[in-house]
Amino acid sequence: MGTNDTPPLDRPFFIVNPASGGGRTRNRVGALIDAIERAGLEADCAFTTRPGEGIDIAREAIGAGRTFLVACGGDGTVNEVVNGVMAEGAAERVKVGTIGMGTGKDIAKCLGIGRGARALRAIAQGEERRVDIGKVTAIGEDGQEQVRYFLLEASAGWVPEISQSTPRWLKRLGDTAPYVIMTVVKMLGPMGRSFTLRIDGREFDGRYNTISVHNMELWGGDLVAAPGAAPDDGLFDVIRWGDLGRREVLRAVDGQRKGGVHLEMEGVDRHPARVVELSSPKPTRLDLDGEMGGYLPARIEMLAGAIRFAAPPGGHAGER
Ligand SMILES: Nc1ncnc2c1ncn2[C@@H]1O[C@H](COP(=O)(O)OP(=O)(O)OP(=O)(O)O)[C@@H](O)[C@H]1O
Repeated sequence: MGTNDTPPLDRPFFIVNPASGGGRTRNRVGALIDAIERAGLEADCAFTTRPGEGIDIAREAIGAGRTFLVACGGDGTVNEVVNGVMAEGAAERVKVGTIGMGTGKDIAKCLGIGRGARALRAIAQGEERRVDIGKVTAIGEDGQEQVRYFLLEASAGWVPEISQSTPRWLKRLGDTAPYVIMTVVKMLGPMGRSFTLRIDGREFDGRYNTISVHNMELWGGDLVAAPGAAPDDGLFDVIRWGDLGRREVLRAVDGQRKGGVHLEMEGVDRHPARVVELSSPKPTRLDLDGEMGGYLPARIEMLAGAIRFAAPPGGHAGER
């Protein structure tokens, strides 16, 4: 559909994070605008200037009547735009899209729009798919209860602390290398902690390396955390890494690089879930879509089909 046929408020509004991709997006803005215009769309863009601003820009755009918001960045940028949509209570009237320009861009890959040209086709041709999201009630930086949403994963423990402690400058090394380097650094510290875990009301308290709740199969830039996890089946995949030793943790990390064979290891398992409650006696950070998502305790609820996404129905990570 050409721009002339489209009512202005239904046109895609591109929210661009120049800091994504380890700052490389800043130099790709010209190419992005060219690609948008070649796809027959108007390059109607806003640029984030600080972390979290994607939420505010999305909310303002919705307030101004916009109904199609496209996150141009990585998973954190998509997460912010979706949080803006949910904060406005606008999930039914606003569609979300993404052009993946981040380091990992796992959300785009899991929806079969990892390539920019494929993503633009989904946007220009009005493709739409209902996608599940997770609603998280946890503790914010200010110590108060906060509600946030995620598309990819919510997690706590050793593995998410790798991405949380990866400095921005290191991300410039590529999509996977920074996380491999940080894995080695994290091996020097403690590997497990106690968690109180309830999966749909069933108790699984114990000592774990990592608990992760997945809505899609990838995380950490191409690592297959939950093979086959579908973004629209109304279920999470909870992956438990038990209190593994250093060698087993390395094997499990490597198993994710080999398509998800870590799930065959003793001490690693998966459970389907709709509601997950997680806490720890130690102060523990929560990761949401690769970003800091507050602190435990957390209640994580499935919102089936809550978001309208510009993506081909049935698209999956195998197409990346
Ligand atoms: N202008 C900005 N300057 C610095 N940080 C920003 C700016 N705009 C947004 N951010 C922050 O950049 C962070 C990273 O964004 P994003 O996740 O989209 O990119 P990425 O880390 O390269 O990709 P991925 O998560 O897919 O690996 C987010 O926490 C976001 O809040």
